[in-house]
Amino acid sequence: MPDMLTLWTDIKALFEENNSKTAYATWIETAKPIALNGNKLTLELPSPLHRDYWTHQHLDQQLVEYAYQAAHEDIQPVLILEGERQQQATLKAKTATPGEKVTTEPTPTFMKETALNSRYTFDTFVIGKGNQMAHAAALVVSEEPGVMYNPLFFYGGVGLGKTHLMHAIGNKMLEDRPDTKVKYVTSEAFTNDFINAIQTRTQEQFRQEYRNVDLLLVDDIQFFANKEGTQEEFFHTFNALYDDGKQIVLTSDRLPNEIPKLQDRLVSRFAWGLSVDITPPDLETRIAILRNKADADQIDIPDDTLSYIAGQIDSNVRELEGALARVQAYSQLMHQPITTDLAAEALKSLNLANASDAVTIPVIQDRVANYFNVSLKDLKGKKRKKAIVMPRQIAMYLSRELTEASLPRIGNEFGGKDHTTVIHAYDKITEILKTDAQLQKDIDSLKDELRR
Ligand SMILES: Nc1ncnc2c1ncn2[C@@H]1O[C@H](COP(=O)(O)OP(=O)(O)OP(=O)(O)O)[C@@H](O)[C@H]1O
Repeated sequence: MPDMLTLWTDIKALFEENNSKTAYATWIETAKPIALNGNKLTLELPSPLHRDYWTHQHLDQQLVEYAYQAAHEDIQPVLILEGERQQQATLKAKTATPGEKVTTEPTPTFMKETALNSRYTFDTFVIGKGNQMAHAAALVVSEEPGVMYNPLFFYGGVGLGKTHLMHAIGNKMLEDRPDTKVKYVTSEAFTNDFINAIQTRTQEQFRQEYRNVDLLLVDDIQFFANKEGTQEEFFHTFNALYDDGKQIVLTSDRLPNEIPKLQDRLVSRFAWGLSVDITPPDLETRIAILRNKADADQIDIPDDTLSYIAGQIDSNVRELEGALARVQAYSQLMHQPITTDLAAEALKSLNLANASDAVTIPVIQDRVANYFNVSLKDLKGKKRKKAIVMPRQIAMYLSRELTEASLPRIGNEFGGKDHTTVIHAYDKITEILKTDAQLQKDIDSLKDELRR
């Protein structure tokens, strides 16, 4: 990403080329670049009339094209007026530590709404084998925050209810004690707030906002990987809250010690409390989740149709909910009640769409085995010979890169290996790829072959 002024100069040149002199002078030269924050370029315009013109005449869309032309970046313009400037934090294109990027819009004050989703409660959470323990721990924490399990750490694949449980704790605490201070952030939002605080010299305010809460919920902390400055700050936030007996709840797609470059002192602190994993729901739980959702959304759907859908989608709950929504939309579109036949029809196009362009794990295994001349049995087996281990790790890497499969599922397809083995393989290949030209070639040609 070029710096803001270079980018703006390049964009302006393209506007100049493609507009009359007067138009350019009136609309473009009067715009002032204020901040480049992640991919958001904030422009200050002199009057509401200017802003109307920009949007009605699609100058903002032109800007997106020109930015792409000039810098190959997907820039999103944010148009503000002169008076609004004070409310926006003035940002310099500076980062906290190398490699850390601001990815969302700056927030001059850090304490946003608690932003808890009111739908994510204990009442709407269906308990099954894979999440039973996580649910129980969440309930305990919501009733006695800061006492039993601190921090509480949920880990597991995508869309399995980690965020839901986390919000449920917050919602319950607020219900029981409305004056409780709850803060929910994703690890990325934490990072952004922190960088913003440095840039606007409001670190003290940042600390106050984060350390003055009764419950801090930080989602997806795997994105703290490699972010040293943020980790340092989070370490202090954690200590301050912990020492005060305040509850901390964290989620991640993997265990702390599997997060690359997560400081040891954080890893060990996260282990002070309780870590619980959430695994994919079994069929009964999936049916119960669908029944709950259908009732909540007042969707009229027979039990056998729910079982059918639950049988089709076994990876994660988000996809399960997506399938139900799809069936409902299809029934509305066709003006027909929901039946199993209709559900099959609605999901068929989904499966077809997937089948035609998606690569599957067995196909990847087959091609990789061929490519490296090892047997499929060995590829999925346990032999530790280098000539087999490497292709196996490459196949796992490609499965993660090219399919939507969850880590546990990939592990499962490789002879029932643990998801941590898949993470290890993925990280290892990623690391070697940085320096090994031959491996890069191998992976590229495998990818080409698989996409054909
Ligand atoms: N046991 C459950 N009962 C009811 N709904 C569930 C359950 N598990 C997950 N869901 C729903 O599935 C969707 C995805 O869950 P959620 O966002 O909590 O997943 P996640 O584990 O945090 O995933 P990610 O890692 O992608 O953030 C949400 O709409 C959530 O309400």
